[in-house]
Amino acid sequence: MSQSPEPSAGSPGVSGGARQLLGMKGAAGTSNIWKIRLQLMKPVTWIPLIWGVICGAAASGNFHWTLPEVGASVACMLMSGPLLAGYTQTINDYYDREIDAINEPYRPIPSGAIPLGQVRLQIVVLLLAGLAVAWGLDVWAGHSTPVLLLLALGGSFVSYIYSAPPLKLKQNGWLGNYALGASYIALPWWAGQALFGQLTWTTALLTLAYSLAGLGIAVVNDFKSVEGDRALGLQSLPVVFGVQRASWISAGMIDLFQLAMVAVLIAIGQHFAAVLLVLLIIPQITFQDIWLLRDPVAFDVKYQASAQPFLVLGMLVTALAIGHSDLTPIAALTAPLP
Ligand SMILES: C/C(=C\COP(=O)(O)OP(=O)(O)O)CCC[C@H](C)CCC[C@H](C)CCCC(C)C
Repeated sequence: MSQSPEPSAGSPGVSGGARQLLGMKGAAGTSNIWKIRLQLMKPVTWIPLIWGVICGAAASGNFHWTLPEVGASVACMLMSGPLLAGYTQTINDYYDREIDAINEPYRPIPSGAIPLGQVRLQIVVLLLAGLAVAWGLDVWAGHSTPVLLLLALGGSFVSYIYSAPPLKLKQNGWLGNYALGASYIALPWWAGQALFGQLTWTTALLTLAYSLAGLGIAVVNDFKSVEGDRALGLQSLPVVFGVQRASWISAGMIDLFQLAMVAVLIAIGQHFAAVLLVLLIIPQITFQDIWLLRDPVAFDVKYQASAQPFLVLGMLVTALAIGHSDLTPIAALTAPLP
């Protein structure tokens, strides 16, 4: 059960062993089954989910730094990141094993590092654990409708149809990437907001619009696998539009829908947050100019590493502003009367 290392490097400055544990490109080989399991769960992809929960808690306008609430938020992050994102990534690698044999043959499944039965067991355990934690959080929050459990069920269903046939949403560049963007931005936000406050239709729709910027980010993930995607008939945006035009679509979506949030912040009277968000969009446009639009195949990882922190900070700024605005029931109730 040996696993061959990936020949090409991922992001600089991270050792092969660390990449292996984080599930990043450029991982070193290992025969330790627990390290391989962790690699399948791709810890590096948990971060946006965990961050989304923080944004949701901020947008609830009702998070307090008390031990029970910090504990509940950590449990919600555990559910969203290690358990459900871990489940998502494992199921994705399971159903992608043929395409990965072309694009990334060093991954645990195509390299034969872990038997398929063990992968199936991992999928079931992670899913059940994620659903159990979601249900426990509903009990803790005293929800009459088990919102967290419903979100977790919805998210795991989307994960399944994203990767598994017959739907395999990832085959369609628009649908698949929107499912990915919405699941990474809107779903954990909704979970955090529902856990501490109340999820409203307005914030639900706003986060779905924000997720269109997530679609743009998801496209960046497709540049590395154009060859294999084309060979297997996957309609990713770089395959359909070509690498250069897809990079413009990606950058356009990322910028346009963040700017749409700036407009929303202005409309709800959160002017300081609107200015901050603009200041956070500017470096992203700069990195698009020097990395993404120049050579997205060579610089995809560099672009993500440089621009992503600004995008996620912008999400937090937006969430905090929403949490302090009339869009949030609690903030609206406690706002001074005119
Ligand atoms: C598997 C995912 C991306 C990888 O896609 P792809 O195969 O194109 O790329 P690689 O070649 O790099 O493997 C992510 C898919 C996300 C999915 C649609 C939904 C995720 C759901 C959440 C984890 C559920 C969270 C629910 C919670 C917050 C209530």
